[in-house]
Amino acid sequence: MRFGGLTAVNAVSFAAERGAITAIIGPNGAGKTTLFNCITGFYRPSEGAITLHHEGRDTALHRLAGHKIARAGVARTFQNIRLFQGMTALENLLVAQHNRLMAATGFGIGAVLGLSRYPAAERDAIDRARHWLEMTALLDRADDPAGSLPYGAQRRLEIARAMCTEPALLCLDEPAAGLNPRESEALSALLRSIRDGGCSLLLIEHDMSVVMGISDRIVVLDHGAKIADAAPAVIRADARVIAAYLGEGDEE
Ligand SMILES: Nc1ncnc2c1ncn2[C@@H]1O[C@H](COP(=O)(O)OP(=O)(O)OP(=O)(O)O)[C@@H](O)[C@H]1O
Repeated sequence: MRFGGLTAVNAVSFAAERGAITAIIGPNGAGKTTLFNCITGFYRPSEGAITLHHEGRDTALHRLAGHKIARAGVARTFQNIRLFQGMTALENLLVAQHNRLMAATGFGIGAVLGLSRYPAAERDAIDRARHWLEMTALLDRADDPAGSLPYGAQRRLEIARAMCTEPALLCLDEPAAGLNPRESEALSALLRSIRDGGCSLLLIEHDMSVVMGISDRIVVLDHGAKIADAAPAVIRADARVIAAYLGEGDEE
């Protein structure tokens, strides 16, 4: 991915395996968020290919618009919380399912005509939302405005919202940022349970206790290039990775 003369992500190649947690780490400015933006359609890569293998199909994500990437099975959360603050927690999760609900009901025509599919689809959407509220320990806050929830709860709600789209791949941009150690531990447990449910996870995270604790594989970027790609125990002892992080410490 190039921005004018700057190559932000340079020939980075890796696989996020099905049903695994793959972390992307690296010093500030390494290109992590740019990579996410390419995968999720916010940027169109200048060169290269990004392929989603899902339900027996290969989808070329680098050719699709953002909303089509979401429909193909890729969900994401952001570094900054992006919830509808005035809507309740439950409503936020229903909005996330709007497209599916519309499709299930003939884009609203079924609802207007009172066809029986609409209430069933709506019930399913509410059940799915309640399931993810329960998974994220937010069921008792279902009817509270999202904006009134504590910070850590809002972060969990964002994950619940992404999961309501039933993605094949969930991309999380710094989900542990701003969480206290107890909340980070609960987050790790949540992400493990999402993985164990069969969803693949791609994780950008600076909190090394979270990364080392839950990742099946870690990809390390530095100055836009991949410098390592291995299991946590190997990454921890990799001289290039240590040097990249030490270099960052020196600059700061
Ligand atoms: N839209 C853009 N236009 C120009 N340059 C950009 C753009 N987005 C990112 N960059 C540059 O690309 C490089 C990689 O940035 P990126 O935000 O992807 O790094 P990062 O690894 O996510 O960093 P951090 O850990 O600080 O979030 C940086 O040099 C950044 O300035």
